[in-house]
Amino acid sequence: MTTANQGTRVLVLNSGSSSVKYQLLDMRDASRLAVGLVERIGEETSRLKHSPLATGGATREQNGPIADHEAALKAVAAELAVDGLGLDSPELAAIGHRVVHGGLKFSAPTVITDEVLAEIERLVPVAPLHNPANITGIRTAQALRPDLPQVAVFDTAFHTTMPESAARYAIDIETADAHRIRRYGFHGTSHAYVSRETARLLGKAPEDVNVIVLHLGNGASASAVRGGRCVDTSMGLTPLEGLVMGTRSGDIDPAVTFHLMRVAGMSADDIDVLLNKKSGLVGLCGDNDMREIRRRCDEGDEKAQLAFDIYIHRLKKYIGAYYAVLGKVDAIAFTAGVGENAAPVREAAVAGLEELGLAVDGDLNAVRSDRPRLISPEYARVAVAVVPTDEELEIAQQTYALVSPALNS
Ligand SMILES: Nc1ncnc2c1ncn2[C@@H]1O[C@H](COP(=O)(O)OP(=O)(O)O)[C@@H](O)[C@H]1O
Ligand SMILES: CC(=O)OP(=O)(O)O
Ligand SMILES: [Mg+2]
Repeated sequence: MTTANQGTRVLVLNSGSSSVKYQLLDMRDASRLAVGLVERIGEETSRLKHSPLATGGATREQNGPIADHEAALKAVAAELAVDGLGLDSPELAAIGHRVVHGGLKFSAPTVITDEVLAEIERLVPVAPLHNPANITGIRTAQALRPDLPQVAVFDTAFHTTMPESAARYAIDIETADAHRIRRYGFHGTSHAYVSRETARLLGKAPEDVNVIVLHLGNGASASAVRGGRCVDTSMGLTPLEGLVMGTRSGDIDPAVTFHLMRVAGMSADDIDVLLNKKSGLVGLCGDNDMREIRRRCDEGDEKAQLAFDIYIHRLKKYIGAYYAVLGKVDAIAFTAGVGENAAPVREAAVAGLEELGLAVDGDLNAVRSDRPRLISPEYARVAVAVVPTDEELEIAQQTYALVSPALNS
């Protein structure tokens, strides 16, 4: 069993399907001592980018193949050690892990035991791109520091407040219950953080505002947050439902799957790969990076323009749907890689919605910044905001709150 120590640092690991984002934080003032990213794990062109903020040293880059998540984590540990911030440090209080699927069991951050790990493993079939990477991250970190508390912070946790009317699919209720089929939702750490930060930007308490959060990264999801609690979100049993994403289809008629089985002879696994990895923006136009898609659109590329239009159409439908779910909306917040950086996406998503009190100011929308900011004109009834997400900070805070003896005495 792990024991809490006197350390004040938390290492956060956000392991994705082909990347690991990480931060080492000092929780006394939530300052970042080191941040980094390993990309394209499993490919020839892997890259590790490490910034030792504590020493003020330059960002270091390693290029070359990193075979798997275990190798990635060991490379991260070695980089941290270069600056005297290694995993052997007595200052380290815990390691916090993003875990994508927590199923029904986990609605709060949880110290990882063998039983917890077994449950995360049981959920692999409903988060096939994510939970395996999270498990490797946990196992590797446990091997490096067996004495340290490892904490899981679940993407699904923030969505456990959804009412049954939003969380259930309209399918045979006994079949659904027998197989725990329901809408869980994901990116919850980001939706929680961004909805709170949006309230702060408006100068209000989270309990007093209704926010639609649009988390637009490679994976993308929308949520409707009433008074700080999630009441609906666009991802479902798995992170496949909802918005058009980089490589995932989002919403489709479920009959498409059995139609493909019958007429195209595809297996369940073939269709899983099709919808999760070969659909969305990449399936429509060959690119999943919004920067490249916008560049092609500006050159008059019709395929890229169609992909962009389908992406925006779906986004607009969810804005309308969550407007209706909430009844009254105080703010719409754009976040994650696309939401924070792609001004044309924000402009197009809100275009034509003036009757709903929604508008974007062209000059404000063009501003580039890593600070939360309003992009709506003063006259607009609903605030439109860009609010950078910080899943790592949120995970660090939840992890430290659980393990810190000072906070728990
Ligand atoms: N300057 C930019 N303009 C448009 N899109 C961008 C820009 N920078 C990043 N992105 C988009 O952000 C995506 C990655 O977002 P991110 O939130 O980091 O995703 P994830 O956490 O799912 O890997 C990229 O695929 C790219 O489409
Ligand atoms: C749940 C999910 O889709 O995560 P990501 O955006 O990191 O792929
Ligand atoms: Mg992400």
